[in-house]
Amino acid sequence: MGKTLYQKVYDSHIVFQKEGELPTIYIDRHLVHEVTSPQAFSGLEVAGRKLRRPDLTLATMDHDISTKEASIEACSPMAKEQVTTLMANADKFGVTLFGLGHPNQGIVHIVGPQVGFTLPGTTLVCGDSHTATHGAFGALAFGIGTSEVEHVMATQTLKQGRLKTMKIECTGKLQKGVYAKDLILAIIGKLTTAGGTGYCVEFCGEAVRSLSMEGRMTLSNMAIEFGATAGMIAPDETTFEYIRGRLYAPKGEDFDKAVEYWKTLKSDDDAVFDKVVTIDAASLEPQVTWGTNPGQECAVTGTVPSPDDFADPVVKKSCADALAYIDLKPGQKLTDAKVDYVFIGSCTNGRIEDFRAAAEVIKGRKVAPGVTALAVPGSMWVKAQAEKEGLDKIFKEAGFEWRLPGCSMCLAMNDDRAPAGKRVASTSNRNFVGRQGKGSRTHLMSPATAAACALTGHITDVREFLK
Ligand SMILES: CC(C)[C@H](C(=O)O)[C@@H](O)C(=O)O
Ligand code: SF4
Repeated sequence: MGKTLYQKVYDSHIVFQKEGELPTIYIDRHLVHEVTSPQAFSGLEVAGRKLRRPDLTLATMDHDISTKEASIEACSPMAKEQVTTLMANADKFGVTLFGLGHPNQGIVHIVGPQVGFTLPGTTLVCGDSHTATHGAFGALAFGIGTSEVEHVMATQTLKQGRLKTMKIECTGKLQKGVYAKDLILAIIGKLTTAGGTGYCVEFCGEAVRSLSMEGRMTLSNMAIEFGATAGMIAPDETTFEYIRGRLYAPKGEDFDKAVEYWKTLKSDDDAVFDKVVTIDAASLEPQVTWGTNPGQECAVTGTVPSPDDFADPVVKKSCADALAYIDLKPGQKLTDAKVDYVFIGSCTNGRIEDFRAAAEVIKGRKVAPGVTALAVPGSMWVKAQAEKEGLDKIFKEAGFEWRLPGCSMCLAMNDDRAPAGKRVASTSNRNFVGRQGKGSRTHLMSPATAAACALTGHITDVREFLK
């Protein structure tokens, strides 16, 4: 019997296996940020251990830094401590750090691929749940807890059980105005937030093949939002061309050899998945969340559901609770919901193509009165590239704030927060209660849809602007 892509990568990384114990796998790449690394580094120090492979470890700062000023002084006291601790640890343990102001600094899941640290067929971990992002390259990538971070630092290995496999086949091509973000929201809506628990999913089909690497990363990024541990995509020419020439990517003959190997990284025709799901991507409309988890979503043209639409008492209650928090009424048109804040950024949608897509919508237009709109590039490279293309001017002239890279309003851990009772059109990945600020209300959507919301001041079908 053939193997799935996941099984190929997993099996090739087992270094130790004992009857009755979880296998130990080798970890090729370890990404580090300021929030989940301090205890791990101090654990190493207390135990008198060295960092086993500084050359396979890469650090950046993103979660709680200021997006107004690239300075430690602009951070909150807690952020200041985390940031300075990371600087000291990077120094002590010999880790490359893309710190504040560095041309490669940015959100950890944007930086890894951008510098060619993320490669097909590797195992990649980070103390962060959205590590699944890197699966878009055919890497086995998943988030780990702080004690596991320490384990990887000390041994470059991890105990990791075998996952179940799910194939998510996305048929047809996405229509104009419909993006990878809409596809992944629709997938989560269909599977629910627990539908992927215990699985490594593989996204495939024509809609996935025709996505750029950036779109593929948006898909894999949100695999965790339906409970999957990892979300992989088989590498192809699009992947190889994206990697070619990047800072840490293999060069010359080594690159050609790597590509030969990478070409074998796909599920065999006779591989058997534990579960297969099909999504008709061609018929999808732009999607928006209406509730307080990413699976509570529907087409932007839809209406808010009623708790009575659901038979399961748990789902019924979760719908009622979500509507009470988000202040929407059953049967109300989603496009009637007024928007106070717009956030374009995060590791889901903070890449250059995201800013190009949003700029296409807002070019020559103005943000609606009363709306606060933030454009936060995911990395210094994205920012520089956007500025080279004149996108920053388009955003600023429309009335957006053009910020420095960081996680920003994706999570209320830094100074970028939405006040209680305010509604945010957001390109991030989580719409949990209080996620963007205590009492704030989040609607997840694509960058183009968020841009359209900024212009009208309410939830909007972006296709009206793309005619
Ligand atoms: C702070 C960090 C541990 C957290 C995560 O693991 O996902 C954050 O990135 C998030 O998106 O909520
Ligand atoms: S952008 Fe948001 S989801 Fe991504 S790593 Fe930062 S906080 Fe987590």
